[in-house]
Amino acid sequence: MPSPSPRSLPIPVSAFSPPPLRAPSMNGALPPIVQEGNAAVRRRRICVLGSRQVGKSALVVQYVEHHFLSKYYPTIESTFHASLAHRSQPYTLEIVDTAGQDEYSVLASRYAIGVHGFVLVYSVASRPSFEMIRGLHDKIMQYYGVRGEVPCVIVGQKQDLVEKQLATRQITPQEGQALAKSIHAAWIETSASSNLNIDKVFDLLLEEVERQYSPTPDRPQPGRCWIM
Ligand SMILES: Nc1nc2c(ncn2[C@@H]2O[C@H](COP(=O)(O)OP(=O)(O)OP(=O)(O)O)[C@@H](O)[C@H]2O)c(=O)[nH]1
Repeated sequence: MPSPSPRSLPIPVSAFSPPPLRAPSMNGALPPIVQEGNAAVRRRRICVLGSRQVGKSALVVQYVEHHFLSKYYPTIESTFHASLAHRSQPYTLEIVDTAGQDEYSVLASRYAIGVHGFVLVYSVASRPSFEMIRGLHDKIMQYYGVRGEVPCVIVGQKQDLVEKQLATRQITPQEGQALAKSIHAAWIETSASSNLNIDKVFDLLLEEVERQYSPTPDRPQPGRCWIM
């Protein structure tokens, strides 16, 4: 894995002090948003979770560094920083790319507590990776409490494989959308290889994060699925 680099602005790592940790027993509440330094910039911590080899690292590297990781190197853990404007609001993101999980993996508390939003990745060509998503969401909810809604985007990766008929589609868009609806998440299909919808993953997630943290009557309910 190449060393992470900022997307546009150089951001000191120290700028990303996490939101205060919240004990798992404090059900129902999301971590507080902490504004530090330049109050105009909102800092958000994002965790990318999913089975092995679904393309988590490729997705994050395409977003942050604008190139495709064509070789597979198993991830241990990598943190990337990105700057962007969303709805004219500047953000800095700390994106944690995790090692692929399986059904027996224990979700480390650092991947849940103090995280503002989650990208849950499956491959559209792998049903087992899709079936992992609900379990991962359950594990997140063990930290956040069953009453809460946690900002999540479900991502069906490797769309190019089915588009180019290099693999059989195992998950339809309708299945992806239905799962997302059932866990109050957004949903989108992407390809890191052809750079399809990669930026939209993070736009959708910021919509979810801001909707959770600051719901207001004038804020439109986000479109939760991206129509392809
Ligand atoms: N065709 C295609 N291949 C992809 C895509 N994204 C990733 N890959 C390939 O799939 C393999 C795994 O990609 P990674 O990004 O390393 O997967 P990961 O989920 O981070 O894997 P772990 O480190 O095991 O968690 C690599 O060979 C990538 O080149 C994609 O959008 N399309």
